[in-house]
Amino acid sequence: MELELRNIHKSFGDKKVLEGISFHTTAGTAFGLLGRNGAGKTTTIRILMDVFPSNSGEVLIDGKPIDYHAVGIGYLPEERGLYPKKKIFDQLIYFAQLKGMNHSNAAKAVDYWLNRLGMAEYRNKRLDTLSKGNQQKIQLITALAHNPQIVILDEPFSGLDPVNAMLLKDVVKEEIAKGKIVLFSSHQMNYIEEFCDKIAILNSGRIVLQGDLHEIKRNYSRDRLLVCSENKAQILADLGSCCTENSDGSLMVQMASADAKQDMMKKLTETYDIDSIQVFEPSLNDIFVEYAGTQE
Ligand SMILES: Nc1ncnc2c1ncn2[C@@H]1O[C@H](COP(=O)(O)OP(=O)(O)OP(=O)(O)O)[C@@H](O)[C@H]1O
Repeated sequence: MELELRNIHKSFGDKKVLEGISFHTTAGTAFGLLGRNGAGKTTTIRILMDVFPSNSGEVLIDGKPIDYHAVGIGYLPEERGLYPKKKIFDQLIYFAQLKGMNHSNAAKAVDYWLNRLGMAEYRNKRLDTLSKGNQQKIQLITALAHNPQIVILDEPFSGLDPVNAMLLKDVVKEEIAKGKIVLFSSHQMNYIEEFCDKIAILNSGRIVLQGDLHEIKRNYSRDRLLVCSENKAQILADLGSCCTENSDGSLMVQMASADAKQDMMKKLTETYDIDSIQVFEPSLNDIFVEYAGTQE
């Protein structure tokens, strides 16, 4: 199955919020939607989910307009939307039934997920008696219990302790392995790097960079070298402003262009006592700051 958003435009009044959003993603992969606050991620997700219509553009499944009765979507919103005073089991059943499950299947699925997420002991408790992180796990069950083909997770790791974050990572990996389309929206780049094969960076309602994350990194300008050496002070003095020291004690050597790589490596290894030398590959965080750092 392939999900495609094609040339989506959206305005609220005079304010243009999305200006031609297009991307596609396939079953069994995770897609990361990145962007600073207000870039348009939630608006994109809401249009994808048919919460409100776009002004123009299409949401397609396998090239045809999406049929919301036929395609299941599970959504973990950033803001929580559960009933604080209601019993957990009862409201999870209610939400699963809203997604079209009968009571018996809903009960089975809810119990499966309560167990899977280590929440079975809270089955008959009121939601507002749970900690923030545990409420987050209950909200996650509303996104997954009806076994949707498309799983949309907006900041899923916020508020989770490291043990619960690991549990959620396993769950996300299982959903990807089951052949779901997983769409991630997060500011936590480490999670995006861990799960997402493809990303799109939004800036002021436009996609400013998208593609395969490994290729994006590979194609990023390879004009810096990361160097570890005993002769640090000497290299810094000799190379001047081309060389800076990183916080971990390694050196960053900026070359005039990527073509200078071989010559610079040769010069460094021949002149100094070098422990290691490699082309610097940026983190997703570096790339994000470059593409989303300034909003138009
Ligand atoms: N219902 C609305 N009416 C008017 N403007 C809106 C509405 N919903 C969103 N916007 C505006 O659209 C822009 C994009 O908002 P959106 O919530 O999609 O951003 P986001 O990328 O999800 O941000 P965040 O990371 O903060 O959640 C913002 O400028 C916001 O103020």
